[in-house]
Amino acid sequence: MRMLEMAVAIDQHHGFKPFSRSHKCRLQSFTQYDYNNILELTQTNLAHSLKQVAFDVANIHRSFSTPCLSLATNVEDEFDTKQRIEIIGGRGAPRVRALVVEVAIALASGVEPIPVSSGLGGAYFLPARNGDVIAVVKPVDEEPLAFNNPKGFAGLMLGQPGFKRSVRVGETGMRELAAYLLDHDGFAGVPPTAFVNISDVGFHVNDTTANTNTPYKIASLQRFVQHDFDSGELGSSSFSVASIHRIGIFDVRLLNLDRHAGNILVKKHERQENYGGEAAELVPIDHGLCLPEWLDDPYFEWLHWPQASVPFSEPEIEYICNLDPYKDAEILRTELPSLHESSIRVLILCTIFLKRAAVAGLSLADIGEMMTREFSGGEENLSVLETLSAKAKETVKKMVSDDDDETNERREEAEEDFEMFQFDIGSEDYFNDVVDFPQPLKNSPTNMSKPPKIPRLSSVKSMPGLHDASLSPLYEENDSEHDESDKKTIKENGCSRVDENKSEALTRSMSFSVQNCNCEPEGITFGDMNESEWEMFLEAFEELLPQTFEGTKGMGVKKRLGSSCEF
Ligand SMILES: Nc1ncnc2c1ncn2[C@@H]1O[C@H](COP(=O)(O)OP(=O)(O)OP(=O)(O)O)[C@@H](O)[C@H]1O
Repeated sequence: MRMLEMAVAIDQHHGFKPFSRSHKCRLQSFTQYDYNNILELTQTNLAHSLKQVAFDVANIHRSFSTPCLSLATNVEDEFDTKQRIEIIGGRGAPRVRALVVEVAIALASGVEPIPVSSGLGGAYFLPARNGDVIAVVKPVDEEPLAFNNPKGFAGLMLGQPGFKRSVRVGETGMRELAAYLLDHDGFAGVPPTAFVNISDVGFHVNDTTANTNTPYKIASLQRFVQHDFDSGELGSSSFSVASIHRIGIFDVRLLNLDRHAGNILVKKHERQENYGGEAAELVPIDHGLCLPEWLDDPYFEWLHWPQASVPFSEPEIEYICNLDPYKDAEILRTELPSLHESSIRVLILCTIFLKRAAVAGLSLADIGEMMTREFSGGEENLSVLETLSAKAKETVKKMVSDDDDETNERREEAEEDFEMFQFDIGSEDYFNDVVDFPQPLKNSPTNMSKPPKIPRLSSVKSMPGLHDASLSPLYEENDSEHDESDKKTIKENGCSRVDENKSEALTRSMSFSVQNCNCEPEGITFGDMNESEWEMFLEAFEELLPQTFEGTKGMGVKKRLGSSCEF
């Protein structure tokens, strides 16, 4: 009832005539309400009736800036003040706060999570007080293979190679957030997602006596989307070209390894203009297996759908052209400091590949085909993208070794010159001679640091917020700020710290151990190149593209469609 009062007060403030028809509609959708309005109201002191609301708004406001969302209320008897939810990642992303406030209220009112039976990982629907499901929570320690997985796929510690070896156990949750952060302007329609620390309100633990158990869990939190089907339950002919292209473009950028039919929810719409058939809105979910640490084999369900072979529209080309992989990389480095640089480089490469391919006139199907490995004669062959990347890496290797040879030659010459110089120093001609000392080469490859290894995790500290040191010289500079024990951990792990403040919450909360893990890449990786080599690699890669695209145009269509194409 107090929620209703609050809604009425807010809506009056926004000019709704209380309990008019339009206002009733408004109230029905109150759960969708942008709770920022509540904060606004508090500040303008309009909230006479809000004094009675079911939680302390001021406290929530304070909590956002801390950013812990405390649920202290004025009515302790009605609400459980112990339940907490803390945003670890995605605080500034659109509609995330509103989602978290709703969940906080739900937790405080004592709702229990409902385990989701489908999927391999532990996932829970969180209902609001009125029973409507508002969010999906996926704790990282319940991911497939993680130690608290409730579906019989447990056994590994966080940080070990996961179900897909290029994504470590415990690291799918942060990728759910990465996907949301990269879905600019809601282009693909990824539901609002956050990375949170949430009270354990009945989530699963396999061994209740284990010292890895905590009263809270790190989890991804996603807005629940009402839907009628998943795309596997409906023929793809019901889907518009644009809706499939939007998801496809997104999957290509993030190299999604897991776009199966169940991960596309379908909201049925009434018949719409511009579409031949029954239109349906597609909502992509489950992005835990995006952004692998190396070029792994993606799975694109849409690759088999005829719409993927329709050329991109002008607005789609424009969207693709406006993508900026370096800005995207910065977003991830800032918001998710624990995401490995090798994964960020996968994003950069795939985005460049998409941009260049789209401009060259390739279709989504062509592009997806080139990224996917092919099975023939019982063998798995490298994808076109992998082959290109391998070639470009070879080029870099050759350039570096040529430069090394040149530098060695010059060094030898210098040594000889120096000997001559020492020899000549006593001679008569000494002061008349101009001695030509070899100068160090500018940007000489020998000045580059040794190619880094993929980061190895050996302690809980290494997981959140620690990166591969040699990939990020910038981060190394911060090391002086940290205490000796931190340095020791960093040194032992071959990692350096990115941003302690950003990752502190996560670090603090992860009291279970992260397994020492040697994740040797099983594919083309980009984490083994230093900055200069990476730049050289991208140049070499881009140079290879035009020729490759020439022979590829329409390949996707021919392979999959044969002659007919109906949708
Ligand atoms: N945002 C959402 N809105 C509505 N339903 C959702 C949402 N996210 C997940 N679900 C439901 O929960 C189920 C399990 O979620 P999800 O597929 O993300 O879990 P998973 O364990 O990672 O699955 P998988 O084994 O397929 O990778 C989905 O099949 C879907 O029915």
